[in-house]
Amino acid sequence: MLKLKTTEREPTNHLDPDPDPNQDPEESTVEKTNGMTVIDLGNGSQVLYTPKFLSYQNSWDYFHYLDKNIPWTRPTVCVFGRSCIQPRDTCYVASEGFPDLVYSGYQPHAYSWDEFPPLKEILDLVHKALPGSKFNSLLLNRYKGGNDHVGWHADDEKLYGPTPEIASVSFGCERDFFLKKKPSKTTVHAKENGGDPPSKRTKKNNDSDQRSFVLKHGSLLVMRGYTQRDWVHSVPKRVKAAAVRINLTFRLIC
Ligand SMILES: O=C(O)CCC(=O)C(=O)O
Ligand SMILES: [Fe+2]
Repeated sequence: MLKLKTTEREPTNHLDPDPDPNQDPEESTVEKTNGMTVIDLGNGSQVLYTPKFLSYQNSWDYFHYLDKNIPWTRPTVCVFGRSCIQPRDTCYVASEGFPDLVYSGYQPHAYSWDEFPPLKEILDLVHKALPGSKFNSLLLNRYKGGNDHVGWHADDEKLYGPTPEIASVSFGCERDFFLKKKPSKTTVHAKENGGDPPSKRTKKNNDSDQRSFVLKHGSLLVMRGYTQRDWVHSVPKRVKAAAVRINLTFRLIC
């Protein structure tokens, strides 16, 4: 999963939580219903964001439960052929009988949902918010401070199928979440290539190829469609983010 790269620059297209109603609808890719903002990234990729998915107090109750009761580990993973300690704590929960998750050469132990009843409660609430969804696995992350992060990657493991829906619930310290379009390769034909054989050219990204969110305590962010095929995401280091953040990403193993 984790193809770590350093950030070249920060995405500038920060999501306005209250888009300007006078904005030209032709240009708008943002729609709002029931506190949920739907952002159309184009080409069949979508992001949904609900800042107040869970109440403030319930979110703190979940935070304290998870911080204390989840068997967090900080595994050694392999990135670009090099072993390193994953820069955040993690844990994995999955229903029985599905293929094992393996990312960056690491296979987490799959805990059972029954061991953590509050996770089942949150799962039910996510299912209610996203009619038709049926998640059966969960990757948990704990960022203990601003140095903890996740680098650019896509959750495009085969076990999630071609168009994975990933629902991410955040607790505690607010952190930036960036999305960046993968560079698309365009074929340069022989004529345009000075008569040389056709070659591949990487198209330069522009501002519409980047999005950023501040993931609030108790928020829900959903990536769906072709977001994992066409985009990468990250939670970068933030020196000033001293407090702990816990994030749950619900996924469906097909
Ligand atoms: O912490 C987050 O918001 C994102 C985590 C993530 O991208 C992942 O676990 O794959
Ligand atoms: Fe991810």
